[in-house]
Amino acid sequence: MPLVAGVDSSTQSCKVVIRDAETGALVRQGRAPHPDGTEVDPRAWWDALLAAVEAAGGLADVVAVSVAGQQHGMVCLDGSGEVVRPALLWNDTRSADAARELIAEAGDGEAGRRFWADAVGLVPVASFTATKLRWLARHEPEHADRVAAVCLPHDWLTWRLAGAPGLAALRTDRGDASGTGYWSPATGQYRPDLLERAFGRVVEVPTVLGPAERAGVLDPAVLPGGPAAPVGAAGPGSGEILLGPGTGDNAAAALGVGAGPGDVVVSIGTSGTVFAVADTPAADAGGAVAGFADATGRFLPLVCTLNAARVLDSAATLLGVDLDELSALALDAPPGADGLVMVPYLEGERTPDRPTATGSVHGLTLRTATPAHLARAAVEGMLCALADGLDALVAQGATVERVILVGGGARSAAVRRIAPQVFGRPVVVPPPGEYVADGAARQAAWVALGGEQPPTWAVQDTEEYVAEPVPAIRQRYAEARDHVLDRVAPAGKPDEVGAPGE
Ligand SMILES: Nc1ncnc2c1ncn2[C@@H]1O[C@H](COP(=O)(O)OP(=O)(O)O)[C@@H](O)[C@H]1O
Ligand SMILES: O=C(CO)[C@@H](O)[C@H](O)COP(=O)(O)O
Repeated sequence: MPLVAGVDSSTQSCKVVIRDAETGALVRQGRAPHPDGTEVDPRAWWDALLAAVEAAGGLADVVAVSVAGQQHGMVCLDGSGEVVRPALLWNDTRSADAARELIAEAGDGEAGRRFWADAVGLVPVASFTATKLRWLARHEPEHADRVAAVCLPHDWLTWRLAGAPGLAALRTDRGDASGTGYWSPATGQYRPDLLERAFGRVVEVPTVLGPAERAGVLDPAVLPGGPAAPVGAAGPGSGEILLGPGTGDNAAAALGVGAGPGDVVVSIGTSGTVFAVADTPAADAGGAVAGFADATGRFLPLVCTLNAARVLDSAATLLGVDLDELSALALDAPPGADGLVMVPYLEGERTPDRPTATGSVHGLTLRTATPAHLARAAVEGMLCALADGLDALVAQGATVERVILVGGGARSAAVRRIAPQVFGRPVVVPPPGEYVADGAARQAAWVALGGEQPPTWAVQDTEEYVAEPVPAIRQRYAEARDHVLDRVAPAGKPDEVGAPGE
């Protein structure tokens, strides 16, 4: 019974699962929180990873580990491998102007967008790493001058697990490389010209591994307590713990739920994502669909919103209730909340590209000014933004036979029951779980066991939620969604309009 570990280093926390490599049975798990904010010192992720590993009972008996992580975050290293500045995360919008510049430099209007979509499968927005590098070069030249290598959160954590063996040993995978803006999913090659265009020069980037290639071996000295004597058949017969290539968290979720043709996954975490596994790369010049690669050698067209589970957190805070009470309140109000609409741009928005937008509430009347109506409007607004994403995915050729709902927000009964009304189709919900970490574990098992395909793990029982579609919810949301105000600078900080997270 060889065991494998999967890590999910996501925005809000780090989760570790230990599973049986052959059957996928869950053996143990652990988690630890991440700091708040849209720029984070990567060392905090490392500390959380060690804490989560410890909570999961350690790694001494596993044969392989893979790390999945939040996508796009810019981790800059100097020549000696030290972190140059805190990482800018996927939800940090300060590079919105840099994104606009990069598009304009590539051509006027549609031509600039088409250039990027054809070159790397995506149109720059503040989330993508290339725009963050442009921001760094423009705003912090002293930091930019020190950068010798740039990598992503999961690349850096994998490298640390290997003992940080020099910049040339940095490794990544297709899934996460495809979110940088300087790697092409269509060709499988870096675009150093675009890296140079963004940053002003070329720096070291991680080698891109195939789906089940080894990234190295774990250095036991990096774990608490120092070197651990490997137990059992570590790294099949070698006594070593193998490191998988890892991947971005959404590609890992696809692997974790076993998404196949016709499946669209809707993940409600810090981000809201809607994605499908595809055989051909996407190149949407409209920019709604990012043409990522997946973790199996295929592709992962994906729409991402900046506002998902935290919309529910904020609504609960506003109403002074917990998440279960918020859910009960939302289900007390009628579908459509009698016309009350929440446009949930609390962190600005990425899809649509409104980095400085704020949220708004429309349709207040004496009748709709109740906690239940506001709770319902929050759930519906968040789901409407994702329904727009689903439409965008379909417009790019995705077929939808099944919608699978995952992520922390799927733990809300209101979300599960209202989603089919908003999406206009049933949704299936696997049991609450850590599907990103599971996908990473499945990749680790693939690396350890070999083979053309990842091991087949038992399919989880899913629950199906069916409801009569209520098109009026989306019609009303469509009337409201462009009527929002832009962010104002916090008092005394006039330069910070558009900076997130205050
Ligand atoms: N019962 C619940 N109802 C609504 N939201 C929930 C519930 N349980 C957890 N969440 C939310 O899920 C979010 C975390 O989800 P997760 O998928 O782990 O995020 P991430 O991967 O971005 O770190 C938190 O914002 C949390 O409030
Ligand atoms: O930017 C994206 C996808 O393009 C986000 O999905 C991040 O990958 C963060 O994910 P979560 O922490 O919300 O799971």
